Amino acid sequence: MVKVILGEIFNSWQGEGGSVEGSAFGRRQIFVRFAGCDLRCTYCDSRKYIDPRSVKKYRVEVEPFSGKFKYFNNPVDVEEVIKWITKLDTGDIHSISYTGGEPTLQILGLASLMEKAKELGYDNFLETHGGHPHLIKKIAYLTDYASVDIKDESANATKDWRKLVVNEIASTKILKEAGAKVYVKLVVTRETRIENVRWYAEMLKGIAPMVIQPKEPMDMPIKKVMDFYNVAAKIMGKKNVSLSFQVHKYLGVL
Ligand SMILES: C[S@@+](CC[C@H](N)C(=O)[O-])C[C@H]1O[C@@H](n2cnc3c(N)ncnc32)[C@H](O)[C@@H]1O
Ligand SMILES: Nc1nc2[nH]cc(C(=O)O)c2c(=O)[nH]1
Ligand code: SF4
Ligand SMILES: [Mg+2]
Repeated sequence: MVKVILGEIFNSWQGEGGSVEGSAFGRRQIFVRFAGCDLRCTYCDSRKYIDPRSVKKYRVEVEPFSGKFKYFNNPVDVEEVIKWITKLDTGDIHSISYTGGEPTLQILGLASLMEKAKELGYDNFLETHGGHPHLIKKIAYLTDYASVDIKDESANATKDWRKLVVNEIASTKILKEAGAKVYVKLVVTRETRIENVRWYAEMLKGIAPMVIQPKEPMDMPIKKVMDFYNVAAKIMGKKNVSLSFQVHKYLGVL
């Protein structure tokens, strides 16, 4: 039996992704948040799940939007996770979102979950930092939608950030070639440099659309965000860029 280490499972709606092709913004989803991540983005809002050894229990929001949780021991059988997915299904679920932490780091469990979800008729939405194309290759065929982060220099996610970006673009290509509806998400901060946005856009041109998502809590002028938008749209095409905000945070839901 394959086991996974999770942070939480909940039923909400996709609060990110803007309006580009492949976005599930505003769609109802069941989120499976994996524990563990090998990057350390300065802005990470899921930091408490980042070290899997410290995540002894996972939580389930049994009543959507209630903020009330039940806690269970990690690791958990994939079968048990599937049981939670079917239990949390409100009959209006667009897709299952696999997020984290970084879901691809538990690739066997992720693949098993995605397979079983597909057998049950669900579409699979992958939320990934895309840093490991060799792992993406193992689940690309099971992925219907994917949001691949482009980690800006200012995320300070890892030492060799340029190599990470190149890997993220390789992952995006793999997912696209496997038939997934894929977009990239660039989280921008007040330290984001416009010449870097130009570099990302040049590499992504013709591969996938991009959403530009200000780091939350927002501490940069919207004018700066729109300058990034302008540069990206002029390079990637006017229909291939969108803003994205973490709207669920404004509504105080998971
Ligand atoms: C927590 S991450 C988990 C998935 C994967 N590890 C990744 O980074 O893409 C989910 C999404 O939330 C975004 N995110 C995390 N913290 C954020 C923040 N403070 N402001 C805006 N976006 C944030 C990430 O960039 C990513 O797109
Ligand atoms: N509502 C909601 N939408 C989301 N989109 C991406 C999320 C994530 O943490 O992966 C997320 C999340 O945590 N909640
Ligand atoms: S890759 Fe995702 S989970 Fe990992 S630190 Fe960055 S935002 Fe957080
Ligand atoms: Mg989140």
